[in-house]
Amino acid sequence: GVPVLDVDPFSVDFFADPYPVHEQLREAGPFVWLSRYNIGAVARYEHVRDALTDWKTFSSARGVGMEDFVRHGRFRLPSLILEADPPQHSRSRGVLSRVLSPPVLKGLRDRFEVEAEAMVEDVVWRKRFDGIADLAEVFPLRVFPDAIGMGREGREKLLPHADLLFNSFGPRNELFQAAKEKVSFDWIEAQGQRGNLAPGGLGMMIHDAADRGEISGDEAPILVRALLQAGLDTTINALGATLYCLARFPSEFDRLRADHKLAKAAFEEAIRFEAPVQTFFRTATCATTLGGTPLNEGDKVLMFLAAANRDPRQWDRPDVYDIGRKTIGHVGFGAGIHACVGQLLARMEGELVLTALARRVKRLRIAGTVERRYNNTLRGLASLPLEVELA
Ligand code: HEM
Ligand SMILES: O=C(O)c1ccc(C2CC2)cc1
Repeated sequence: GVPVLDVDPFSVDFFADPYPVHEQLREAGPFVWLSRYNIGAVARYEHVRDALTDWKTFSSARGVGMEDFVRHGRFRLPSLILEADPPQHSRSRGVLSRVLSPPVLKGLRDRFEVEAEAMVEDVVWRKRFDGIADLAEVFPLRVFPDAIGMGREGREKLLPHADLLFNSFGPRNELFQAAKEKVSFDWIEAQGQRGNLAPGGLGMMIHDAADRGEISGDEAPILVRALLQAGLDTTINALGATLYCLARFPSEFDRLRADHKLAKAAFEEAIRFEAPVQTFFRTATCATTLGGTPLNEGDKVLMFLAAANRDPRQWDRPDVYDIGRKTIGHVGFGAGIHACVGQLLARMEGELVLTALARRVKRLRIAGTVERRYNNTLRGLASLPLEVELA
């Protein structure tokens, strides 16, 4: 029969150290049933990829969180890209992949580079600083809302909103309830209106696509919301994860110092190793099998991206942070038709911050208590006290 586990993959205890449970899930079988939430789960690389790439059988349109949009009332407007299947997904994806394409990013690169160098300059002379509050959170907040063309007002709401959104993919537990007290979805949806966006920004480019008839006028604000929801807290946690890895694996920081071109690889390997986005769900659209296990239409399947990224069946020395590793195929950005459409922008941010850091810093050391930030979907730190020696 199907292995049944009563683990709780949305508890603070689990988030504090998920790796033993990831191992338990992978070893229990290709497919396990989580009795606590009455959901199926896959943790081995092969079957996570199966669910990610077979979008017809494992749909995103019924929500990529635990909540099934068909069965429950909706607590927010669904995303027109993340929570859509083709053909609707294809139209949204066509617009966003152009908005986040290499030529557009090339136009942002110089400004991002200047900001990355200025920020690193501002912080490293202090010798002691917090890698999250003074670096990982500062850079994306400094460059991303401006790149979108967002108004100046209310930017302090972006992170509490992201906390609510990413908690909302999990169960209605206390993490979700606490986040729900702080913000509502009305504000973020208003930010996507044409009147709140600066000309020339990525947000206005989405409205331009609506003017060209590629999407409808009322879809544009929700696609702007997608960028605002997906594009900030993810890169913050990925930058934080990279600093955390480089501080714990000093040999890898030395490799980066010796060859700054490894900055992108250091960022990518941290996304494999730490997986800022830990999990997502799919919903079975028909009677099917996954990992050799029969599933019914409507069954929710939890995909442990973080466990797949450390599956010894797929990776050698999976628990080692190695910036020379071939990371191709990792699922930290997902895979298949919903694979992260913002990954080029994320990589550019990582590359520029880490290159600036490698230029100015000779040694990086953890100098105090590391504190974890808890969320149902995002893995990241609340505080990373660092001490640096200047180059
Ligand atoms: C290191 C930072 C990031 C990580 C780890 C990350 C991770 C992911 C993952 C795992 C997915 C797949 C979701 C699924 O399969 O259901 C995804 C999709 C997506 N991401 Fe990212 N992301 C990052 C940065 C960004 C940025 C910077 C943007 C936009 C500026 C963005 C926009 C999106 C959007 C719109 C989707 C939905 C794509 C689709 O459904 O076709 N992400 N991301
Ligand atoms: O379309 C959206 O609103 C959206 C929200 C969050 C994400 C996470 C995975 C990065 C992606 C898309």
